[in-house]
Amino acid sequence: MIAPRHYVLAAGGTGGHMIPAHALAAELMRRGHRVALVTDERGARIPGLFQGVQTHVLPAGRVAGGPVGWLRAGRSILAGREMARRLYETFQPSAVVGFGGYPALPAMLAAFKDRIPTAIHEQNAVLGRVNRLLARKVDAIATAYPHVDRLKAKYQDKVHLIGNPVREEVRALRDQPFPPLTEDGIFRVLVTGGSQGATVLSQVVPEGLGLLPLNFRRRIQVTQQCRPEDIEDVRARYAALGIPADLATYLPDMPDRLAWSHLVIARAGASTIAELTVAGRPAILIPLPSATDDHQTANARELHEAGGARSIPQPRFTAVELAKQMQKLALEPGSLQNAARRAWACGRPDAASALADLVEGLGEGSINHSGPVDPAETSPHVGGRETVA
Ligand SMILES: CC(=O)N[C@H]1[C@@H](OP(=O)(O)OP(=O)(O)OC[C@H]2O[C@@H](n3ccc(=O)[nH]c3=O)[C@H](O)[C@@H]2O)O[C@H](CO)[C@@H](O)[C@@H]1O
Repeated sequence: MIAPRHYVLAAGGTGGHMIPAHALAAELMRRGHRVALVTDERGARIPGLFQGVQTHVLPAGRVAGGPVGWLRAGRSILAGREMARRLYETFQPSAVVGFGGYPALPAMLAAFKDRIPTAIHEQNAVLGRVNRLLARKVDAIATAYPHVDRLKAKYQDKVHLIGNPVREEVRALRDQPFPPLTEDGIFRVLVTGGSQGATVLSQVVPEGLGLLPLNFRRRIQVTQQCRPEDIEDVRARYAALGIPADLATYLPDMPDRLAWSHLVIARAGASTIAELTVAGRPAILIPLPSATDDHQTANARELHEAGGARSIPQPRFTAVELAKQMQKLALEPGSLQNAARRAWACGRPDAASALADLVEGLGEGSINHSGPVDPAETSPHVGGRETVA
């Protein structure tokens, strides 16, 4: 237990950056520390995060669009850096932690300038652009995967394998048994395209479920997150098939939806994968093909190879393929539960606490290291508490 301190977390943009930062904030505050969040307009709008945390919205600026765009972005990053420095003067942080993305950049540059200890957290299996810029100067690099592409070997000494912090409500699912599944019972499918939604899931999933044999299709219930422009079309398609579907553009109660589901069909964003593995839910993953450096394919690899998910490249993700994969998983006895167990074994449920240890260590001038979960730890899925189809 160390004396209460102040920490700044810098994250913005999508849920993929904000949710791990939120989980770290909650853990640091649980330990008695004060936390301030530095974010952008988009990050500040994500519902249900960072209650009780002082939040500062800074200009960040994306470095793109040729010389004029770079100049504009540079000006905005410098303005953001000066605002962050003024915050540090009054808040006196012991360390600043960046979660990647341009919104984190001004806060990290300000910390370098003021010689405040720093760490970055990389959620993906490929080091992101902004984290690549910062890697040389930070004191610690927290990673979520044993191998991270584009992370130079010369930084290995300051790399700590932590995992992706998940919300406490997701962590609580770790000790719960897989939802009962019987041959003629309800089969619950959760469909999510990450924090932005994914049109390809709206196009392919209803059509794929429509190809399932009637006796299986009758058992299916769906929760699907859709992009706003797709939601009414998806609603009509499920209604025509007679499949009960609960649709939303954003599910603020994702942990409950995850607890409820037997199978998840999703993009391969880092937090989605962390949540699937902490909770132990089998999945069909369709990595976003346009993700920088194809990082979603890299994110999905470990879970796919472990047998906890099937990762399907988007060009091969057709209604016929989905129906085939779903029947394999759901109708071959034990297949779904086996995948659930394998997904669970990939989980790193203590990532928030390991990252908090690391950050406290920075503030104290000593760095702790917590590795991944011990694979020998017993899964509730292994303990025979589930009802098998
Ligand atoms: C389009 C894009 O660039 N995506 C990137 C973005 O993640 P992006 O935010 O798209 O996706 P992630 O899977 O990492 O995170 C989504 C988070 O939002 C939550 N959620 C999602 C939908 C919903 O309705 N309710 C809800 O609570 C999920 O439970 C999860 O915690 O940053 C991640 C981390 O750098 C990357 O891995 C992703 O590739």
